[in-house]
Amino acid sequence: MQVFNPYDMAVQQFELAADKLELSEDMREILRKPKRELTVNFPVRFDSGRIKTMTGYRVQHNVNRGPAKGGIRYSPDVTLDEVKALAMWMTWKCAVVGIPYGGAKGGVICDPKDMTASELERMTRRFTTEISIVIGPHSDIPAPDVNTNSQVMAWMMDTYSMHAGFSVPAVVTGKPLSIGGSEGRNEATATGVLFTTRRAAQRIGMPLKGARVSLQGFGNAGSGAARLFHAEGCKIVAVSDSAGGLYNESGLDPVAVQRHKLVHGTVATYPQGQRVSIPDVLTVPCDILIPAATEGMITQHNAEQVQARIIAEAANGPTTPEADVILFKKGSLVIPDILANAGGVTVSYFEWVQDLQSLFWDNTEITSRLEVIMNKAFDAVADQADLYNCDMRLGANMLAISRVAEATQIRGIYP
Ligand SMILES: NC(=O)C1=CN([C@@H]2O[C@H](COP(=O)(O)OP(=O)(O)OC[C@H]3O[C@@H](n4cnc5c(N)ncnc54)[C@H](OP(=O)(O)O)[C@@H]3O)[C@@H](O)[C@H]2O)C=CC1
Ligand SMILES: O=C(O)CCC(=O)C(=O)O
Repeated sequence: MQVFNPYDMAVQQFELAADKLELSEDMREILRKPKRELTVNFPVRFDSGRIKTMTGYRVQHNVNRGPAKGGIRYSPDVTLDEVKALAMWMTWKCAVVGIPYGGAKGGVICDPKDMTASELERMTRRFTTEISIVIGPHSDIPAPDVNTNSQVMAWMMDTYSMHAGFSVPAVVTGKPLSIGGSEGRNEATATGVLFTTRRAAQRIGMPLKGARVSLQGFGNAGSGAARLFHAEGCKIVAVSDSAGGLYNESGLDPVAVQRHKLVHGTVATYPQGQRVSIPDVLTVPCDILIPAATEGMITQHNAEQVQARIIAEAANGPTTPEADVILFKKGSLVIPDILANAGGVTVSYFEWVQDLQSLFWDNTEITSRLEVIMNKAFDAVADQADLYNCDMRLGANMLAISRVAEATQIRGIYP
């Protein structure tokens, strides 16, 4: 069986859009590969007293539209190819919503669930030191991703600042409010998913009130989306995390489910519902499906069984190109990751701007600015897809790649 490789998938998506744009081979040659790939092996002392050498990565895909931007992931499954794919998707994401950044991503191979808080802090501080040769408030600005959060960002900001000799809040985003974080960043990814889904629902004439929603992943993006869609009047019929899934056709209360997860470690054992497998949540009867876990979940093997009319990709890379073809044929509307989950990086951009000017905005200002950007990007992508009679992923990639190519062309290539 072929092993799933996210970078191969990202390149495949890129080539599809490049073909449609009739992009020159020279430009493809530049945009296909990341600009920088840093691998670091660094020692971390565990609480037992033993030292373990950890491996981490920071990849900058493209910086022609601005500094590199993208999250840091902690997981046993992190690979260089995964980080390269995620960095490329960040480039297209920032371009599709029109914020002045290039794309980057980072990760450390580790199992954070098996580490204590002090082990995590030591690992984060040493990793930050190792990648400090490439990150900075004007060069490359990390943020949270899978298994990292505002506390990890605070340690990163503090470590970078210790080396600088003064506080550099703009070196990372997704920080706690008390050290230069932004209102709205915590729920920004989920808010962007809601804004784009509202737009999609209007387009196909589906009322959100009463719509059945199934979610895969119940972390920052997934649990936030569950709460916001529930508040919008949707019925949350299925949820899942890495331990399993839960289905209840009468609807779940996401706040109660979250409380249960805090105590018991998983949503799967919440008593009011029927246990299902993780892949099952993708194919249960629902109107809106929100994949909010990791890559390669909707494939040619299960795409036909997906029942949702709208698939709003909170996760990066949840759908393979083969599955895209099946979903488009079926008439499912996929709001692609680089658009659906771009609320996170957009509010990160607001955080960075606020940090650089040391002047902070309130939540109303953040949310209304975010809504304007997300709606504008959604409409541009939907129009592009209509124009070319293609799915929204191809439309979004075409828009994004043409913007990055234009910036690359106009800056010129050093002879
Ligand atoms: N945080 C952000 O701002 C942004 C995140 N994203 C993307 O959203 C997705 C989720 O990120 P985020 O919510 O931040 O991460 P979190 O670590 O907060 O949550 C991840 C969730 O996915 C679950 N999960 C992990 N692996 C699997 C698996 N193999 N099968 C099923 N469930 C799994 C986790 O389970 P458990 O709870 O058991 O660990 C957890 O519930 C990622 O693709 C990320 O890149 C995109 C844009 C911004
Ligand atoms: O907020 C950011 O800078 C990036 C978040 C992220 O990693 C993502 O959008 O995938």
